[in-house]
Amino acid sequence: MTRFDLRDVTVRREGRLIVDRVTATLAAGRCTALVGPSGAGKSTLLRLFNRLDDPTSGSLLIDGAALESLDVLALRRRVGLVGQRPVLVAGTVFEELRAGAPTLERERALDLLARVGLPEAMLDRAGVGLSGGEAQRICLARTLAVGPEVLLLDEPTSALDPEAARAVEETLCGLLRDGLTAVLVSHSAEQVRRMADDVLVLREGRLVESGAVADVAYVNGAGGSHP
Ligand SMILES: Nc1ncnc2c1ncn2[C@@H]1O[C@H](COP(=O)(O)OP(=O)(O)OP(=O)(O)O)[C@@H](O)[C@H]1O
Repeated sequence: MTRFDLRDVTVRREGRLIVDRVTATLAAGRCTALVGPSGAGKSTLLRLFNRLDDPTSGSLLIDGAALESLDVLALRRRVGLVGQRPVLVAGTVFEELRAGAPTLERERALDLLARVGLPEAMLDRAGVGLSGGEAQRICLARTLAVGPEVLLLDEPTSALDPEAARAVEETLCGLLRDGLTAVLVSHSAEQVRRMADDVLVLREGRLVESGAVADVAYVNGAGGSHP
């Protein structure tokens, strides 16, 4: 179980304030969605959680420890990222799964495929030629192979066609039900309502609303969508 505390987190880039003194707690074992209009600072904030970037001022803590006090590679094993578009780096699916976990055994690789809803026979296939949905599942399995406590999900289904998006989302929901802590950036209010427990609403870098998903107006507006 892994909780994050954000204290006055501020990011400036090229003189512009992108994230403005955000203070929040992300509870262990829950999925917290970061939502808000385009340019609000969601992706910038997400990248701080495994130190792909560092804040200009303020701090993030994981289970009470300041992120910058931890070994960055150890942190990234605890906090895995799944991006918008699947990026495959190796030859076969098995090699792909071993990319971040070189000692991964076949048996465990097969378990991971099952966990992301892919058939065993896929293990020896080439990564080239996989569908977008399959490739995104492989990326998810590759992240899970490292054994993370937290998943950072940056619009994990937005590059997929609706059917694949729905299927990948189902897989993610299953992982979340198993108690993995997650931070989700999503533009879809419907997806946030299906996946998230808690919501942080950003606007121009500031935290303007937060709470349990059912209580946050931004994701429960008329029509079910937000800009
Ligand atoms: N390295 C950078 N240098 C300058 N400006 C940046 C940098 N990174 C991000 N920005 C700006 O910060 C703002 C917030 O970007 P960010 O990608 O975090 O927003 P977002 O809420 O995730 O947006 P979207 O929903 O469109 O993905 C944008 O105006 C962006 O142009």
